[in-house]
Amino acid sequence: GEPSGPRMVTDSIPGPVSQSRLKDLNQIQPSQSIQLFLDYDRSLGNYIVDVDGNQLLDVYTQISSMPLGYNHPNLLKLLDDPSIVKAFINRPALGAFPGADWPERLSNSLMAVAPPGLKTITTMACGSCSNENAYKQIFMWYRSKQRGHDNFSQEELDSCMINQEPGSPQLSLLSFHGAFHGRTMGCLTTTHSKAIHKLDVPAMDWPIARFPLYKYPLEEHTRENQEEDRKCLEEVEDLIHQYNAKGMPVAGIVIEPIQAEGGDNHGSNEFFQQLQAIAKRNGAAFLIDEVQTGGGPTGKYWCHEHFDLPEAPDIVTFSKKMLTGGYYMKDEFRPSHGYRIYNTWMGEPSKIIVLEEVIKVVKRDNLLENTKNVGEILMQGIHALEDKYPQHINSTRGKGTFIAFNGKDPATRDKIVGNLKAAGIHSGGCGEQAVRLRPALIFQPHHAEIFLDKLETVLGQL
Ligand SMILES: Cc1ncc(COP(=O)(O)O)c(CNc2csc(C(=O)O)c2)c1O
Repeated sequence: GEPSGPRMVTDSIPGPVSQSRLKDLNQIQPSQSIQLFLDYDRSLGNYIVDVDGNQLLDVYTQISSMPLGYNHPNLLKLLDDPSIVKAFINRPALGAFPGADWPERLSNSLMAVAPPGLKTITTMACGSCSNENAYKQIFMWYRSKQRGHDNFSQEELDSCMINQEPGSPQLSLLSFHGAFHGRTMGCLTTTHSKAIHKLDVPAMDWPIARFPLYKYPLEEHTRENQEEDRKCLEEVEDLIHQYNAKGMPVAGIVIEPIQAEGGDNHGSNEFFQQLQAIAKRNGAAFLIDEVQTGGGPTGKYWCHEHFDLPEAPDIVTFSKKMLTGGYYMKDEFRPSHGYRIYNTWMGEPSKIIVLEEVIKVVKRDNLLENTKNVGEILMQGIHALEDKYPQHINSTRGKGTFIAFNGKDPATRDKIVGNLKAAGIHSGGCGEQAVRLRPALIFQPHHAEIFLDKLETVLGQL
């Protein structure tokens, strides 16, 4: 079974064995971002065991990307089925040669948890390539609407081959300061969370609006936060009119339901309802990026389900806890011809097979309910510590276990994350000064108690 609690056996992380592996790896590939080498044989449930034998309670699950923690018994059992082995070794070009079971596999996995109102799916491999292709889908949809058909003119056919208008249109997407949508070229133009992601890479001059930044506790700042919503929404509409007028029409608005890399910035239900209305009013698509929020951590499969939107978003992208990439979209976004949105793999059946089992476990063990319950324990516990140490932390916020709180300043946040790690808790930071929690869906109340106990110790020693 899982370790009974964290146990650190080396003075610091990475320990000596990790360091020696790092030297080997660095001979072969750039390794500046490596934190430690993990023992994937001994890590179990909510616990990381690293190659030095340190046991850490993982409240971040790598990059919020492991739905059921490590070595879940149901997933290990999957490979006892010989028919599955063939799906793992014969990787199909799914856009051309899917297996006979592919429609059923998709129905039993991704379509079983589709956001309400969205019935069409495109599978991909990661968050960036999902957003990248969803963006292209939006541009094709927008131009098709403008033209009224898809009988491309010879001028369009010729000009696009040399990246000129009208075939390569001057269109834009509106994104938000603090956003993270990926690091490939198109996504990177809509990503604004850290300079290190963007330096030296060309970017398009597309509109960037402010994402609402609220004062906490919310119930004590209702009026200011409503005013913040109003100002941000006004700026969105102004930018759309500006870019439409200057010949770079906004074809879509792209946004996370909670800005994660940007610092766990939350938007109100009203903000998102109004934003969807602005997109509709201006003929722009509305894409919600659920790569980090999707798959259950907010207590619903999709975070945007909390917003009571009058209709489904046009496109919802996903990856991480869904183990594969892709996006759901409204039927009107289906491309007119095949081969417009395409790549060799279009995702991977082996990941869909594992996802099908993950979804079964989530349903069987009622893990969305669990996430709500254990999230409440964490929220109450962190709020209590905020009351006890207001000089160190503030602005506790979250949905389900998708929780964050701010250090008084970036240095305090870094100390909290560093000292938690030394105490055997693997957490993470985001934005300027937030500490973020992204535990697996199997995180239990006793894990929350261990976390809160260690956090109290760390805060008491600051
Ligand atoms: C909301 C959202 N949208 C898209 C992406 C990109 O997904 P990947 O390309 O990394 O799979 C991410 C990926 N998250 C992420 C966390 S750290 C990181 C990095 O590249 O440093 C990436 C995301 O959080």
